[in-house]
Amino acid sequence: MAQDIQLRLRSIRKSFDGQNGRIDVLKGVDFDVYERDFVSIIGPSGCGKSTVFNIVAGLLAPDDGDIIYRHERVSNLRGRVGYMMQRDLLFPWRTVLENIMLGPEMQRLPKAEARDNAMEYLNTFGLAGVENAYPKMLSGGMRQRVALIRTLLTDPDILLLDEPFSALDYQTRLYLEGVLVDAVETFNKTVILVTHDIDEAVALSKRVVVLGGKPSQVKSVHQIDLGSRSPVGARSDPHFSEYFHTLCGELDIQTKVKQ
Ligand SMILES: Nc1ncnc2c1ncn2[C@@H]1O[C@H](COP(=O)(O)OP(=O)(O)OP(=O)(O)O)[C@@H](O)[C@H]1O
Repeated sequence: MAQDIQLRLRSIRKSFDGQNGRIDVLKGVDFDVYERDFVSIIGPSGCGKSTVFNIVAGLLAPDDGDIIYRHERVSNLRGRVGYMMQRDLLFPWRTVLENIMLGPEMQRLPKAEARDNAMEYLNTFGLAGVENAYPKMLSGGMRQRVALIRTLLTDPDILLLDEPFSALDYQTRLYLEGVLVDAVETFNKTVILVTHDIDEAVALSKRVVVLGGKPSQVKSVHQIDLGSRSPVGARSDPHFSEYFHTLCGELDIQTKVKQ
């Protein structure tokens, strides 16, 4: 069955002023995102992954190129995306619930309904009882769950996740990957994830976009077909390591130890 394309990036270019003149970062980036897709973007450090996100979210304007959303040309997806970054960016002076309610407050959503939704999310994400705690009282994994709830509560069409778990220990990361996949499947969300972690990209994604070159372009797009959508189950799939090695090869990472 043909999949519906939700977002189309076409020939996106971006350069910045550097110390020694203009630096071209994106040279014409093209890729598609399907409805309810889970796409990871990987590539070398500094290749422009976050720049792509900032352009999609409307924090930066591209120098050239088209953003097409559900068949309509738009300048960005402001108001349609939820953006979550590596740092949880919770306000220390606000309680967990007050932090989560920030999005609905800004969108002027009905307060009682938003509060009920927030409490339900806290329950689902194993955070019942911490609504009145302050961020400094929580572990890193709990804070990222709060940040994820805050992102989901505004009901964005697309979640942009920029290395959301990279500061966490492996066990917490595995747990939160599962929470994320469950949440996006339950709420039918589309996810675009930037990660440095190839293992995470293979375990979570339906497709992986590899950026490369200087300035960057899309080097390849890989469809990931593993038997399980659970991040732990996916890692146990016999084909997992094939995808892992292919993507390492794309990034010129040597995976064989010389004899
Ligand atoms: N606002 C800006 N002004 C000037 N240069 C910028 C700006 N934003 C990004 N850059 C430069 O653009 C390049 C790409 O940055 P970007 O953060 O998008 O890369 P990245 O692939 O996300 O990097 P990393 O993997 O290290 O997080 C870098 O050289 C960066 O210094």
